[in-house]
Amino acid sequence: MSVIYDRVALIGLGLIAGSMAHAMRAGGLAGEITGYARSSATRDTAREIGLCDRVCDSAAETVAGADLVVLAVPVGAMGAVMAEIAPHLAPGATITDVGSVKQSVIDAVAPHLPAGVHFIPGHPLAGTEHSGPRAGFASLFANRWWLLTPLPDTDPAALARLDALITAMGAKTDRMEAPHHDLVLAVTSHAPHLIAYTMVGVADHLRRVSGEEVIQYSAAGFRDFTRIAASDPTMWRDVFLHNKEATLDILGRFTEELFVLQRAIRMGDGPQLHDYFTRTRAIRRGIIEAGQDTEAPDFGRTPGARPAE
Ligand SMILES: NC(=O)c1ccc[n+]([C@@H]2O[C@H](COP(=O)([O-])OP(=O)(O)OC[C@H]3O[C@@H](n4cnc5c(N)ncnc54)[C@H](O)[C@@H]3O)[C@@H](O)[C@H]2O)c1
Ligand SMILES: O=C(O)C(=O)C[C@]1(C(=O)O)C=C[C@@H](O)C=C1
Repeated sequence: MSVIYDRVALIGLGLIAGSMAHAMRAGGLAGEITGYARSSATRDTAREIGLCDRVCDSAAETVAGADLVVLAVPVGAMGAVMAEIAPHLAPGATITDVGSVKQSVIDAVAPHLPAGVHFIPGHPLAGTEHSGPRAGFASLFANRWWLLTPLPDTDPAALARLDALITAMGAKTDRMEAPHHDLVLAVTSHAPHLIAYTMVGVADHLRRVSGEEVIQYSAAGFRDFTRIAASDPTMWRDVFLHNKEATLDILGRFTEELFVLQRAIRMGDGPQLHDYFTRTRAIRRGIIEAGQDTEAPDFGRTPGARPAE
């Protein structure tokens, strides 16, 4: 592959920026990659592992001369970072972000944009529960969606170039309006994380009264929740504070459905529980058949591989 941007600046050097650095290097997609993180310990680690060509000690130095700047910090920090780098951006540069919430990032970043700079908000639907400069890996984005929420006046050439970089890193792109993105992600990512945090919190409270059994006998379902609930506290605090309405809307619906199931259990309504679980199983199969769970076994894709009903 060939160079798509001569100089890419990464602000924030965690899981997502680190994975971008690895993927861009693996594909020879950037002439030079510069990087900056707020904490000197993170910058030192990034230097030690050679994450970027240059790790700078200021955001201003990092973005100077860059034709692509990636904001890869928690969503609550995007506005302040943008205000800091704005005077140092090269004319014609593209700014993108990778935040898990889109409308609040647009609201925070847009007021600081200098004329002639292109802002194209984005969100890779790929991640792990790990964070920090050592967490990234080149294949994180392979075959995953990367949603772009361009503003109405976005320059088509700048958009096509960013799209080319993202697809060259292995992801599939799609476009959405920011408010719709935030609602979709509230269902598919934000509320599920809150539910996982809550379930593990319940077990933690229980563990305090019933000893170590919760950990010792943790079943696979609970262990899956603990993986999600190990995700970065700063990142997720910011997601919930910045996608408040959509998350609360989905959690309201969740609570209603929970009451329905709670009542079915109390009433001994087996058919209702069975019908409900049959519908949810179909969603899981749809995800696997669409190739969206790469770690899942081959159930449903190869005839005969499906487990017994
Ligand atoms: N982790 C995921 O699964 C995932 C997936 C998709 C998108 N995202 C989004 O990507 C962004 C980065 O997430 P991550 O998982 O890479 O986080 P991370 O915790 O691994 O890294 C965040 C980086 O930002 C730096 N940072 C924090 N505040 C800063 C500031 N004010 N100035 C400069 N640097 C600062 C930290 O030092 C760290 O290097 C977040 O907005 C998150 O919502 C995360
Ligand atoms: O796989 C995980 O650990 C994730 O939680 C990744 C995940 C998600 O799928 O919900 C988390 C937040 C994002 O903004 C995008 C991806």
